[in-house]
Amino acid sequence: MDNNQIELLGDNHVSTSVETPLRPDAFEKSDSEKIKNIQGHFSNIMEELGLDLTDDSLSGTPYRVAKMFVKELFYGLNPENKPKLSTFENKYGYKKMLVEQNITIDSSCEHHFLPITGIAHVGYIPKDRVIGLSKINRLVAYYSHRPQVQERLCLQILTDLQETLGTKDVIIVISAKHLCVSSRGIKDKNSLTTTIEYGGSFDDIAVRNEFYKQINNFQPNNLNV
Ligand SMILES: Nc1nc2c(ncn2[C@@H]2O[C@H](COP(=O)(O)OP(=O)(O)OP(=O)(O)O)[C@@H](O)[C@H]2O)c(=O)[nH]1
Ligand SMILES: [Zn+2]
Repeated sequence: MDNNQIELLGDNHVSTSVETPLRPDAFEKSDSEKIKNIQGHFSNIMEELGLDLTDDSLSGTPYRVAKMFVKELFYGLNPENKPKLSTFENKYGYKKMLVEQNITIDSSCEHHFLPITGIAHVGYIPKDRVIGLSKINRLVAYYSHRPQVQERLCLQILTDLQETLGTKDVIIVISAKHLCVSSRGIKDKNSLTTTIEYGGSFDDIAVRNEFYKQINNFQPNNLNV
């Protein structure tokens, strides 16, 4: 696709599925090979912008950016980095709603490679298995550390949790700020994007309302997103 086609496509780009679009050879190279190659590519970008890479402050930037992409911002592309989601038997028979709220979202927009920051709230109604609380936060972090669109991020977390927990009774709400909206383009500093995905019992508005009531009770004063 050339740049004119991208301009024409505008907002009409359709995502193919809930899966992140990856090349078949995505993990044939090692992380260190990728870092080395990206370092070279990023040097070229900086040079093209007219920056002097012999300057002390700039000389380490291509390596820093490459390492940051592979090991930090986008570690969630590699399934090897997926957290182990150990579940255990619901021995205590807790069958009501569990809410894990105010989970940090630190992600990146796949259209501009700019930050998406915000919070997520996850609720589920346990069946036979329950999950360690921190595993929910880890799963959110894992799927966030990819180039993302918020809708797909929300769906990836939902479908994974439904599978892991063996129940459709899961809900996720994400409210986030997109720097591509606040710091460039329209430059709207205040708008937030909220996505809500759910299944099973949460199709019932009364059950959803119970969840919304809970997350509204404990909103931090300053969302800091
Ligand atoms: N649906 C969705 N859109 C997103 C997300 N993150 C960024 N976008 C949008 O993706 C769109 C890309 O549109 P284009 O018109 O191709 O890009 P652009 O010219 O940079 O658009 P402007 O931001 O309007 O200047 C923009 O409207 C972004 O706001 C996201 O998580 N979900
Ligand atoms: Zn963007």
